[in-house]
Amino acid sequence: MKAGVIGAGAWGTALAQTLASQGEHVRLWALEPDVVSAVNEDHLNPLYLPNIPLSPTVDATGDMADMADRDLLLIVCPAQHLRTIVTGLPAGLPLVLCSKGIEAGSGLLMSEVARQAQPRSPIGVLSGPTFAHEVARGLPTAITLACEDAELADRIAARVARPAFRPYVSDDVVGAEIGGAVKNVLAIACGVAEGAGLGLNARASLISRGFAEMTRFGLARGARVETLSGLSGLGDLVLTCSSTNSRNFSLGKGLGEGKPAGELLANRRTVAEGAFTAPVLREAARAASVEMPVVEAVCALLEDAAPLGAVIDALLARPLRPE
Ligand SMILES: NC(=O)C1=CN([C@@H]2O[C@H](COP(=O)(O)OP(=O)(O)OC[C@H]3O[C@@H](n4cnc5c(N)ncnc54)[C@H](O)[C@@H]3O)[C@@H](O)[C@H]2O)C=CC1
Ligand SMILES: O=C(CO)COP(=O)(O)O
Repeated sequence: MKAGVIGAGAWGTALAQTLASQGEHVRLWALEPDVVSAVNEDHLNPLYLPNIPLSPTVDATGDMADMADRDLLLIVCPAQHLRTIVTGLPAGLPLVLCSKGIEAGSGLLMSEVARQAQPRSPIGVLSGPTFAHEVARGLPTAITLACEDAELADRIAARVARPAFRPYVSDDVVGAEIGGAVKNVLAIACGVAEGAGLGLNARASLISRGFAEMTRFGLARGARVETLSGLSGLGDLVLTCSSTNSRNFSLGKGLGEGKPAGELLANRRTVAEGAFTAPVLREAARAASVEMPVVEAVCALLEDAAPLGAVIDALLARPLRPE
C-alpha cells in the first residue's frame, strides 16, 4: 500500500489521516513548507485542519518527485489549480480526483482536465457529503466513488474503504462531478438566505429548486438522475446547504448580511469553490439552454451586479410554473 495525497488543505489532510488510520503509510504533498514541517515534526496541520492529531504514518513532502513510487494518488487541490498540479505529476499513475469544481476558461470537469493533463492515467472521482473535520475524526461517512471502468472502481473502493468511511461505486463520472460542483454554488444561495434572515422555508425551497437546476444541467451533460439524487449530488447539497461548517454557505451568509463580495473573497486562505464555479456554470448552462435562476442570482451577488433585495425580488417574481 503506497497511497499518496496531493494537496494538504483540510480535505487532503483528512483523507490522508483516514487512509492511514489502520497503520498504513501515506505520503502527503503540501504546497506550504510550514505544513510539510508541521506534519513531519508535530503530526499536525494547524494551518488547514487544526486540533486533529495525525497518524505518525502520514509523512509530508513538498517535492512532487517523492510521489513517483506511489501506486495511487488522491488529487485534493482547489479545482482551478488541478490542471497545473496534475500536469506536474509523475506520468501514468491512477488518479482519484477529490476537488469539486469546473475549470474557468475551458468549462471542463475535473476528469476532463485530468485526462488532458495525464492521458495515460486511469481516473476516478471521489465526491460526497464529507466535511473534512468529521472524516478526520473518524465519524461515519459515505461517499461516491465513480470510475468509467467498473473493475477499477471496485479496486479503488477496496483500497480507500475504512470501517467508518464507506464508498459506494458508480460508473457515472460526469454525474458525480456535476453534483459536487453545482452544490457549492447552491450552498452560497442558502447561506444568503440565512444571512438575510429569509427563514427555513426559503432554505428548503432553494435546496429543492436548486436540485431541479442541478438535475436539468446534469441531464443535459449526460449525468444519470440516480447519481444526482445520490451521495455526490443531493446528499452533498443537503449537507453543504445546512451548516456554517461549509465555507460556501458561510460566504453566502456574509453576502446575505450585506457584506461586499470583494471583501469576503479577499485574502481567504481556504477555498470557497462555488465562487469560482458560479460564473463558469452560468456560461455552460446558458450555452446548453438550461435555466438555472438560482445560479444566476448567486452570480449577480458575487459580481455586485444588483442589490440583494432586487436579486431576491427577481427570483420571487419569476413566472409561476408546474413543478
Ligand atoms: N474541506 C472539505 O470538507 C472538503 C473539500 N473538498 C474539496 O477539496 C478541494 C480542496 O479543498 P480543501 O482541502 O478544503 O482546501 P482548503 O481550503 O482547506 O485549503 C486550501 C488549499 O489550497 C491550496 N492552494 C492554495 N494556493 C494554491 C496553488 N497556487 N496551487 C495549488 N494549491 C494551492 C493550499 O495549499 C491548500 O491545500 C476543493 O475542491 C474542495 O471543494 C471536497 C470535500 C470536502
Ligand atoms: O464539500 C464539502 C462537504 O462535502 C465542503 O463544503 P465547503 O467547501 O462548502 O466547506
